Formats: sequence, C-alpha cells, structure tokens
Amino acid sequence: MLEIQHFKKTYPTGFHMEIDSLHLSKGIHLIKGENGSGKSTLLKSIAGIHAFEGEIKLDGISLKKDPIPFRKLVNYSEAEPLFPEFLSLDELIAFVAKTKGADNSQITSLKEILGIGDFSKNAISTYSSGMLKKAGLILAFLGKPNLIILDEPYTTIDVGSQKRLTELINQQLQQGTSFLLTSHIADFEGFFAYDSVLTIAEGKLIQNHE
Ligand SMILES: Nc1ncnc2c1ncn2[C@@H]1O[C@H](COP(=O)(O)OP(=O)(O)OP(=O)(O)O)[C@@H](O)[C@H]1O
Repeated sequence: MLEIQHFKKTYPTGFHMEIDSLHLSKGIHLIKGENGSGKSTLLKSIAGIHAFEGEIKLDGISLKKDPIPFRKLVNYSEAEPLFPEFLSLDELIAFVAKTKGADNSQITSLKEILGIGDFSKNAISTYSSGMLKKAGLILAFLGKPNLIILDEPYTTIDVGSQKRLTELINQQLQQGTSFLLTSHIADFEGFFAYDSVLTIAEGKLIQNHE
C-alpha cells in the first residue's frame, strides 16, 4: 500500500528525520514515539503537506511525480487542526466534499457518527477544541480515500464520540480503506488489530513490528 524510500527531512531548527526504506501493507498501522520524535513530520510528509527528500508512493502512485492523483487518495486529520476562522464547518465540508467526491448521504451519516450538530453552521472561531477536532475528523473521512491518516484522533473528543470513531474506523477498514494512526493514549495499542506498530525515536524508525 505505502512505500517510502530514502526519506529525509531536515528543519532549520536542526531536527533531522531519515527513513531508508519502509513498506506498509493494506490495513491499519500505528506510529508510536515520544513528543518531538517526528511522528507528525512523517505524517505531514505522506499527506503531501511537507516537502522532503526521497520517494513516497501509495498503491504505486508517486507523491512527487503525480501529486494531484496522489493527494486524491490520501486524507489527513491533524492533531491540532487549524482552519480559516471566518468559515463554517458546513462551508469547509462543501468545499472538501466537491474535491473528494463525497455525496450528501455520506456527509449526513458522518455528522451523525461524529456527533456534529448545529454548530457546523457557525464560524470556526466559535468552536471548542473538541468541535475543532471533529471538524478535522469529518473532513478526513470524506470521499473514498485509499489511506486515511489520523494524528491523535482521540484527544479532546468525548467518550461517546471516541467509541463511534472506533466503529467508523473498523467499518472503513472492512471496506478496504487503510489507516495510519498516532496516539498518546496509554492503552491505544489495544484499540485495533494493527497490521504493524512502528516506533520512531529522534527522527529514526527504530522498530517495525508486523
Ligand atoms: N515546522 C517546523 N519547523 C521547525 N521544526 C519543526 C517544525 N515542525 C516540527 N519541528 C521539530 O521537529 C521535531 C519533530 O516534531 P513532530 O511534530 O514531528 O513530533 P511528534 O513526534 O509528532 O511530537 P508530538 O508527540 O509532541 O506531537 C521537533 O523537534 C519539532 O520541534
């Protein structure tokens, strides 16, 4: 599903990340690591947000050679999403749904599962941290992506929403979508039957348990 070759990323602050070779099969994968180890850097690179050296391919499509087809296959939810404050979530959903090919029935169903009520009509500037997280999550599920990347999906959402999110991820997995997740929740390894668990430390992949 996902292939990474000769990956390098350096920030001006001095942080350096390097992964020589990584291949992840179709399914669900967990990325673990301490604060500042490089998890979000890797996820943002795979999502096409950060420039990097090397090659990233999803189902044979290269992010560098075919950036638009690649981005159509990957959806991403940030750990701490930021959106233009003057827009409402409904406006954001309408925009992303058009680019990702999501229909109204999918939008209605996702809103119900994630517990997104009338607040989606209001400007983002009025949202609580949980509402903002739900905004990032719903956008990541729109359309039919091959890979959904969720950075810290469970932080700040309530317990009921956490349970429904777990069901949603399992449902999408059965329909053939792959997932790449990170979490600092202590028992997160027990949440899903992961196909692999990767550990990152100081910008290096130190373990890859199949
Ligand atoms: N835009 C940036 N510019 C410069 N340095 C950055 C930038 N983003 C991240 N870093 C640095 O890169 C390193 C890795 O950060 P990253 O956000 O990938 O870690 P993380 O594993 O996701 O951490 P956390 O668990 O705290 O979310 C850190 O040292 C951080 O300071």
